Amino acid sequence: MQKNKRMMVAGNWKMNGNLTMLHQFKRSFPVFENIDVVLCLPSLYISETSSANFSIGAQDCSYYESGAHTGDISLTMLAEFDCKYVIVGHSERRARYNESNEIVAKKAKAVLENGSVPLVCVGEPLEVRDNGSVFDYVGEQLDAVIESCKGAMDNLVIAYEPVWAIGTGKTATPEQAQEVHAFIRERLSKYCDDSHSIRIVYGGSVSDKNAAELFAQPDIDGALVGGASLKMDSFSDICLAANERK
Ligand SMILES: O=C(CO)COP(=O)(O)O
Repeated sequence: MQKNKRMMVAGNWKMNGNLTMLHQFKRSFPVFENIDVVLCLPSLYISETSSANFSIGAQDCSYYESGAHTGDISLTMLAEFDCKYVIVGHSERRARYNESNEIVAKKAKAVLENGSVPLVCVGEPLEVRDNGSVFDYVGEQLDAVIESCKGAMDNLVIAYEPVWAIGTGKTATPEQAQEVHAFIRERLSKYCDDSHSIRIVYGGSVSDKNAAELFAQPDIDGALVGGASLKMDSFSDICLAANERK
């Protein structure tokens, strides 16, 4: 099916990078007219960054508006710096900070209510893939988000990031990724009028070598890129592959 929306390529710097790198991206990152390019930065760097050539995203947020939440950052604060995209439910946060499906769903809802765009990460660990229950596992992650965001999902972006593919160099094959993306779209279609307008991006060892074949899949609408987003050349080559996707 013809894709009827702009592809998105988002970089997730995680806890990497420095001001020198950031200034290089700000100075020299090329323009890609046909896609949305986002850099999700460590929060300290968000205030340092504005660029006509890419948008800024955060890697997490609080679902509280303000108050006694030491270390957290609110969506209002992020919006003050024109930070309109927020990753929620990354598997690293789910695993290391015990973020449950319910917490992730609350964050996604808060981001949408704030008029920003949540990049909601879902994806199974290896043992779940090995025991054949990927759809049950991802379906449960998705249902929590659908339940809390029902009726307001237009701005939602889902990132399918199989945990076993993150930072391992072991990308899902285009067919494996497409199968789960199609499942996600089907699930979304029960709760929104046009699931084809919702972007579902793939993450997990995306590189300039494998991006084009992933983007050729009918339900892959872009990428959430970790390691390869730290080098301007590889990240811009991935953006180019999306930009040229018809
Ligand atoms: O976790 C990821 C993006 O959020 C993917 O990381 P890698 O691209 O380094 O595998």
